[in-house]
Amino acid sequence: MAPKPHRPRLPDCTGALVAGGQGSRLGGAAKGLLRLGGEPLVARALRVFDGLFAESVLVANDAAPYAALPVRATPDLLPGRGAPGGLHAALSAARTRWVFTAACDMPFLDAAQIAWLAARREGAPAVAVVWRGRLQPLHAFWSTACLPEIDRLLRQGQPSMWQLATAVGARLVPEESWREVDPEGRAFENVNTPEDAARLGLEVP
Ligand SMILES: Nc1nc2c(ncn2[C@@H]2O[C@H](COP(=O)(O)OP(=O)(O)OP(=O)(O)O)[C@@H](O)[C@H]2O)c(=O)[nH]1
Repeated sequence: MAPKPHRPRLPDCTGALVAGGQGSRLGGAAKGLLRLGGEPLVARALRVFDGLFAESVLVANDAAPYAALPVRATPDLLPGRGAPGGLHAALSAARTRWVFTAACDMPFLDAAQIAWLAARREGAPAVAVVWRGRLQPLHAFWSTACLPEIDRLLRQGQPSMWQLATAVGARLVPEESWREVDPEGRAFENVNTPEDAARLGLEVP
């Protein structure tokens, strides 16, 4: 039988799973391998991405823990910069005009919510939600037009995600708008500690 054609909803966009962290608060665990309902978080995220994006990439210097996954892995080009370095690598690796970045430890990524955010990016270089006063840059769309400025800032120092978003002129979606699709901000949940894993019902492999 011929393989099913891949018809993503957002063909101008790459889904990037940022997975190069130390996981130090979880004893050095590869957080993307935590399981929800028996499925590793990265596998779940890639399933969501598959229906949405032209391609998925996994951004990590050490992709060995994720070797079994059918995804293109790419390293940080500027290592040691934390999540901003992951964003930089994702934009550098993308073959599309847009990148959606997600952390590898987000258990509740949702295709309809991501598509809702995508619909708010036109005319902006990037779009991210501000939830409870905090920018959510690892659940955000960034155009590859942002790359030169992000590259410049990362080569100069250690900018935060907030500084990068400000520098490129990201569009900020206020909390009250996001509540239309996600009243409790489930999309932004992520796992940092054993307590988070227990609270979110995750299994540690
Ligand atoms: N590619 C890349 N991803 C990173 C880097 N640092 C953090 N991340 C990812 O960014 C997301 C948020 O990271 P954090 O949870 O703040 O940090 P962490 O290193 O994973 O965990 P801690 O060591 O406990 O702070 C996670 O998906 C990490 O895997 C990095 O230097 N490069």
